[in-house]
Amino acid sequence: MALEADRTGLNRTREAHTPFLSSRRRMTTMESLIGLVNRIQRACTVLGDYGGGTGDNAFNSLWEALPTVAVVGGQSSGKSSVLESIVGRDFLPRGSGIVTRRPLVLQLHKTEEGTEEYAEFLHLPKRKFIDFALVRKEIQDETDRITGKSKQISPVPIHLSIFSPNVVNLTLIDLPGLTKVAVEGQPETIVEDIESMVRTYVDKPNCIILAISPANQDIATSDAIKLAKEVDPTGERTFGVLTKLDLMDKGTNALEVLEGRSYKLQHPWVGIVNRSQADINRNADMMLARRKEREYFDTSPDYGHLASKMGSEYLAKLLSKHLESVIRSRIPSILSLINKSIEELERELDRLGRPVAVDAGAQLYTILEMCRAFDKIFKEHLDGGVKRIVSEADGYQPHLIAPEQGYRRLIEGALGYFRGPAEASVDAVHFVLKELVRKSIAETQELKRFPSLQVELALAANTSLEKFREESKKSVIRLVEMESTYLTAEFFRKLPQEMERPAVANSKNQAASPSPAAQDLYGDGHFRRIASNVSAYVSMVSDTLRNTIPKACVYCQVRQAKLALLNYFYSQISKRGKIKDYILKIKCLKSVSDSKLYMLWLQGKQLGLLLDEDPALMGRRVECAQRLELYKKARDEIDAVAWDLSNCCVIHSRISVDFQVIFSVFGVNMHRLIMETPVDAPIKDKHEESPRWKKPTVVFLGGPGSGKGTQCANIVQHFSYTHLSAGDLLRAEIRSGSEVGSMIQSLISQGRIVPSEITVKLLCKAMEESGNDKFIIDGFPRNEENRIIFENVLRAKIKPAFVLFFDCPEEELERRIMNRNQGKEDDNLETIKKRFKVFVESTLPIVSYYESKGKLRKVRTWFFFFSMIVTITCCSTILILIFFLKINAAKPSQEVFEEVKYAQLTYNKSAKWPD
Ligand SMILES: Nc1ncnc2c1ncn2[C@@H]1O[C@H](COP(=O)(O)OP(=O)(O)OP(=O)(O)O)[C@@H](O)[C@H]1O
Ligand SMILES: O=c1ccn([C@@H]2O[C@H](COP(=O)(O)O)[C@@H](O)[C@H]2O)c(=O)[nH]1
Repeated sequence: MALEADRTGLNRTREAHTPFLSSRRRMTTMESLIGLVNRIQRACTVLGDYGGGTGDNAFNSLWEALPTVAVVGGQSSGKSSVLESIVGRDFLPRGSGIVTRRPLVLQLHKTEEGTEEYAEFLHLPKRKFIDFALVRKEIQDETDRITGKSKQISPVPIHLSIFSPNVVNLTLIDLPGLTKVAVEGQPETIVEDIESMVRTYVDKPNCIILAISPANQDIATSDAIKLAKEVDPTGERTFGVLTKLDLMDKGTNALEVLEGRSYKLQHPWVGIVNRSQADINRNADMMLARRKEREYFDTSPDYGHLASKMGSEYLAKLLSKHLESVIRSRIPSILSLINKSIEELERELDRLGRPVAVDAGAQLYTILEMCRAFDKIFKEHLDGGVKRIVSEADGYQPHLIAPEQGYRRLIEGALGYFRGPAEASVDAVHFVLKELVRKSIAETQELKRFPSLQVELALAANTSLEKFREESKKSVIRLVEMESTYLTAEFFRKLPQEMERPAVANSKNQAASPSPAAQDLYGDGHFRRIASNVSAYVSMVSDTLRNTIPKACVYCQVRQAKLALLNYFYSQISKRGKIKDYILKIKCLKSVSDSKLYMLWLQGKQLGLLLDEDPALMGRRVECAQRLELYKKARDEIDAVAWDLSNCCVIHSRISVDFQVIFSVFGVNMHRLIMETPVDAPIKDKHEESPRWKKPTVVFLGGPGSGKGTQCANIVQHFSYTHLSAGDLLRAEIRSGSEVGSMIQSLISQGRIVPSEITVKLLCKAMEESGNDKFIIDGFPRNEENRIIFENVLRAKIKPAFVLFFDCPEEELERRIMNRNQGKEDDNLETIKKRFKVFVESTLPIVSYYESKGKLRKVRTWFFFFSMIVTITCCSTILILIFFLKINAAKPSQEVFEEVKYAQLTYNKSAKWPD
C-alpha cells in the first residue's frame, strides 16, 4: 500500500502494501471497476474506515460511498452455504450458535482457466492459502483475536480475497446471522448488537442487500426480508434468495415467492439448492454440488421454466453484473466525495501545520519560522498602533507657577515638571507594544498549536520591551535635562531690554524721577512680565520636547522592537540548541559526569519542549495525512480507469464497448454521438468523411485570463462564428444542479481538468443547439486525455482549422483575472495558482504537440504583420499555410484582435489538419 508502514503500522499484506496496485497490475475494463472498489475498500479498512460504523466520524466515510453487497439472513437460513456455493469452495466456519462474529469482506477474483485457486487475507500479507480448511481456521482465529473466545461480535471486518477460475468478480460482505434470543454463553444484548451491526451496512443507500430466506419457512417470518423491507421498502436494492427448496414439504413449492407474488422486489428472486447436511459432513465436492443444483432446476417439474434464472452460479453472475453497473453509476458521486474530502483534509492539514521535526536543527528552524510569522504580524500592528498612541501621548502641558528666583531658577524648576510626562510617554508606548505582542502571538496561526512556545516567546519579547523601555526612559530624561542645563540664550536676547534697564534722568538739572517703566520695576507688572517670559520659554521648550520625546520613544522602543524584538529570544534559543547538541555529543561519549555542563543542560529547556504539541493534535495530523493519501490514490485510480478505458478506443481505432462504458460511467449518453460516426473506418478516413459541421472550427488555447473570451466576443461580432467556451459550458452545468455538476464544481475549484467525456458532451450539445455551423472552441483540448478525445471523437464531428495560442506572462494573467470581476468562482488567488500549474503541466504539452507538427509560427513582429496584410491585400490568391499561430496576448486587446483577425484571414482553408 502506498501508505507507509511506519505511518500506518498496518502494512500487513502484500495488498496492504499496495491495495492500490500499480498500473501494470491494474485490471482493465469491466473487472477494473470491481477491482478498483476492492482496492479502495481494503485501503479504507486499513485506516479504520469500514461499514461497521466505528470508523472515525470526524472524517467523511469513503467506504460508505462505495457500493457493497451485504449478505443478510437469520441463523440457519443457509447463508454460509450460499456463499460457499458462489465461491465453489468449502471455507466458512460452521457450527451451532453465532459463527460469523465479524463481517467477512469476501473479494472474489476470477483468474484464468486452469490456474490454481488460492486465498489471501489482508491481515496476513505474505501467506497464500491453498488449503481452504486452513482458510476456515484462520477466519475463526482472526475472529477470536479481536473478540476473544467470548461470543461477542466486532464490527472490524476480516478481508479475504479468493482467486479462482470458478468465481466471477464480485465482493460480498458476510454479516453475522440475525437471531431472536440469546442462548447460553451469549451476552444478553447479542440480538440487538447483531441487528444494529447489520443495520449499519444495510441502512446505507449504496448497499445492495442479499436477503437469504429458507424456503421451508414462511417468507413472512424471514428475518432478512423483514429488515430489507424496512430499509429498502421499494425493493430497489434487495436481491431475494430462497434456499432449501429441496427441503420443502412434499407437494408444496416456492413459486409464489420465486415469481414475486408473495413479496415483490425490483430484482427477480433466485432459488438455491445447497449441499445437504449429510453432504457437508462428508465434505462432498462443491463442483459436484453445483452440477447437482443445475440438474435439480433443469429437471424440476415446479421450477423447470425458471431454471435459467436459478442456482448459485446464476446468482453470482447476476450480482456481479449489478454491482458493476452500480459502481459505474456511482463514480461521479464517489469522485465528488473524494475531491471534497481532499479539499477538506488539505485545509485541515494547513490548519494543523506541519509535523514537528525531531532533530534540534529542524526544531530551531521551525521555531524561527514561527518567530518570523509572529514578527511580521507584530510589525504590521506596529505600523498602525504606535503612531496613534505616540501622537496621543504628546498632549502633556505643564502648568508652571514661577517663584521669583530669577529666570534660570524659574525655568529649571519648571522644566523639572517635564520628567513625569516624559516618562509617562515612554510607559504608554511600552504598554502599547506589550499589547501588540500579546495580540500578534494570538493572531499567529503557526503558534496556535504550541502553548509553551507562545509563553516563552511572550516572555522573551516582553523582556526585550523592558530593556527598550529603560533605554527610552534614559533618553527622554536626558532630553529634559539637556533643556534644563542649557537655556537658549537667543531667547533672552530677544526679551525687551528696557524692562531690565534702571531709570535715566531727563536732564542734568532735573532730579531723576522714576519713569512709569521704572515705577513698574518691582510692581506686579514686572513680575507678570517675568512670569510671562518664563512661561514663554517653558512653552518653547515644551514644543521642542513634544517633538523630541516621541522621536526618542520611537527610536528607542518602536524602532528597536521592529529591529530586535526577538534578538534576546534568538540568543536564548540558539544557546539551548547548542547545549542540547553538545550534551548529546557528550552523552554519546559517555562523559555525562561533566557537572557544569549537566547543570546547563538542566537549566536550559530542550528545544523540543517548546514544541510540545497536544498529542491529540499530532494524532489528528497523522490521520489526516493518511486519509489524504488514501483519497488521492483513490482519485488517481478512478482517473486511471477512465484513462485506460478511453485509451482502448484510441488503440483499437474504434469505439469499443469499454469506451461506451466509461462514457456511461459519467452518465453521459455518448452513444448517439459515437454511433453517428463511421467508427470502424480508420481514424484518418473518418475525419475526412462528411463531418456534421463542415465549416472550419478554430481552437483557442491559452492560459487562464489570456484574453481568449475577449477575442471570441470580438470575432463573434465581426464574423458569423459561435463562441463555445468549454469553461463556461462547464460552469453552466454546475448551475444546472445536475449530479455531474457537483463533480465538475469540485474539479474546477481545484483547477483540475474535467473528464473529456463530459466536456465533449456539453460542446456537442451546444453546437447542436446553436443552429450554426461555424465555431470557435475556447479552452479545449487542455490535456493529453482531452486531446485524444478531441482527435478521435470531436474531430469526427467538426472540421478543425487551426489552433490559436494566446501567449501571455503569468503575472499579467494573474493581474487580469484578479481584476476580471465576472463572478467566476474559480477567479480567486488560491484556484488561480492551481489553474496556472495545470496549464503549465497539462495544457502547454498540448500546445507543444501541435507545435511539434511543424506548424508553429513564432510571435510576429509588426513589420511582419503589416507586410502580410499588404501581401494578402495585393495578392489574394496567396494562401499561407498557418496551422498554428502564437498570439502575443499581452498586447492591448485591440492589437490582439488584429492578430486574431490576421490568423483568421490567412489560414489555408484547403490545408489539412495535422494528423
Ligand atoms: N489584451 C488585453 N489587455 C488587457 N486586458 C485584457 C486583454 N484581453 C483581455 N483582457 C481582460 O483580461 C480579463 C481576462 O480576459 P478573458 O476573460 O477574455 O480571458 P480568458 O482567456 O477567456 O480567460 P479564461 O481562460 O479564464 O476563460 C478580462 O477582464 C479582460 O477584459
Ligand atoms: O475543457 C475544459 C475547460 C475548462 N475546464 C475547467 O474549467 C475551468 C475554467 O476554465 P476557463 O476556460 O479558464 O474558463 C478550468 O480551470 C478547468 O477546471 C476543464 O476542465 N476542461
